[in-house]
Amino acid sequence: MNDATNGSGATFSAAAWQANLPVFEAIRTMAFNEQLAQGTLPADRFKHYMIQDAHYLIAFGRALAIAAAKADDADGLVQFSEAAKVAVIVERSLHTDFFRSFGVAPAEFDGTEMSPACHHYTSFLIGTAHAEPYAVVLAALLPCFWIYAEIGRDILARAVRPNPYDAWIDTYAGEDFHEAVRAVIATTDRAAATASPQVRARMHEAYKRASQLEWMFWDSAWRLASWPV
Ligand SMILES: Cc1ncc(C[n+]2csc(CCO)c2C)c(N)n1
Repeated sequence: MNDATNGSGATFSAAAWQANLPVFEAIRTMAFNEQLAQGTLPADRFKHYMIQDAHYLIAFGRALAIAAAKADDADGLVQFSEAAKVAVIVERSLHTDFFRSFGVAPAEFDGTEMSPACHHYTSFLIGTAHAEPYAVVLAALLPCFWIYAEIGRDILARAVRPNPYDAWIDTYAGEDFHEAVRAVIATTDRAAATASPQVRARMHEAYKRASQLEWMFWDSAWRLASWPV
């Protein structure tokens, strides 16, 4: 039983993608993403998204660094420490380029705390990264990569150009990003192949929860959500 399927006949990634297709479809058809593709998304909703994403990316980088520390070989250590660095680089480009072009002043970012959805998602990722075995940590991190790659491609295919959100679309539809995503899928499948049925079940739970939290993150930006009290 040393294939990538753990004897079940399907890779973890194929099974998880299939099981969570309704969540992906719900994300793909959100008004936020449809209007982003059309270029008609109101700037205040995109600003909310960007500010929360800057918070998210730093926490995501920390979760990746914990995954790197838990890696079961040197390749995983390099892969996830590099990804942690990329998350911070993307956050810095949000700060220097996107914040400037969409008029987010440093004081506005500093004065905006994490929304409930961002807080929930980042707490889930950091908590999972600390508490769970490597394979489950990877399953929790995977939707962030994979959903963005597929949403990026989908938006690119129907985008109206030029579009105020061109730079965002190009980041996630680009081949560099897709190559990194394929590598994360492959590492997650390798970890799943030697995982016990119990750990594999926890991987599916973590993958599902992260996918749902992706939807909630976009929904929160659409609603311009903040803390109710
Ligand atoms: C809510 C939210 N989810 C996923 C991503 C995409 N993403 C963020 S960091 C990273 C990998 C960089 O190492 C990827 C793919 C995002 N930006 N915001």
